[in-house]
Amino acid sequence: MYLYGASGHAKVIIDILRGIDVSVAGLFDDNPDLKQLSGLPVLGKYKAEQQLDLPLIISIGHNQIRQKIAQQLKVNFGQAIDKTAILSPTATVGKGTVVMQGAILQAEVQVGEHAIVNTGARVDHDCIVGDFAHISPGAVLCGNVQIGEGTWIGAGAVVIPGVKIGKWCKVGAGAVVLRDLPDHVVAVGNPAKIIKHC
Ligand SMILES: CC(=O)SCCNC(=O)CCNC(=O)[C@H](O)C(C)(C)COP(=O)(O)OP(=O)(O)OC[C@H]1O[C@@H](n2cnc3c(N)ncnc32)[C@H](O)[C@@H]1OP(=O)(O)O
Repeated sequence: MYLYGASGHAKVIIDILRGIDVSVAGLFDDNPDLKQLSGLPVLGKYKAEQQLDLPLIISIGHNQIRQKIAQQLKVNFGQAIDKTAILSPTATVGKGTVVMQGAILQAEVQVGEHAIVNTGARVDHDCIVGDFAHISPGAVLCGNVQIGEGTWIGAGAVVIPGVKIGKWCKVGAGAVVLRDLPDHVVAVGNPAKIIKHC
């Protein structure tokens, strides 16, 4: 596997891959001063149309940046699913997506491409998580929740059953979302209220 982005997020992905015996050949990063991360070589800037002999994961936590890079790269994308994550046999996870330590994906969950299901997040039955979304550590999506493309659910947030959250939203850490949210809004608190557009 290659990684794109020598970040703190990459360190976690490296741990996940090491835990499932997938070796990482190195990381691409635009910062010329970075030479290694977690004992792995930083290979410098990725050159457009560079052919890769291994799949790649974009190891950048920012959803919009991850999307921009994914649209530019013409490579085979891999996945990282931690060995301590619990996935229903009927859950599906798209290419480029990372499922971290202790995350749970219940029956018929669908997680899109280049998404992040972070440490200990719980995604219950029949949820749909869009491409480039991020479910932060300890967040809970109850059954039948839908999360739009690029939406960021903050740490420890709870979304009650059947709620639909639009695209490119930000839900604050600790929020409790009781009602549907439209695209491009920031919502915080319990009960979650929209405070601005984004
Ligand atoms: C491994 C990892 O670390 S994964 C990353 C996990 N990270 C997170 O979960 C962080 C989630 N992000 C947040 O909660 C952020 O505060 C956001 C995205 C909701 C809002 O960020 P910003 O757009 O920068 O908003 P800003 O900080 O200006 O706050 C705006 C208002 O909302 C309030 N607010 C912000 N976040 C929250 C929150 N989580 N709960 C309640 N109120 C909040 C602020 O106090 C502020 O109120 P005020 O105007 O009365 O002073």
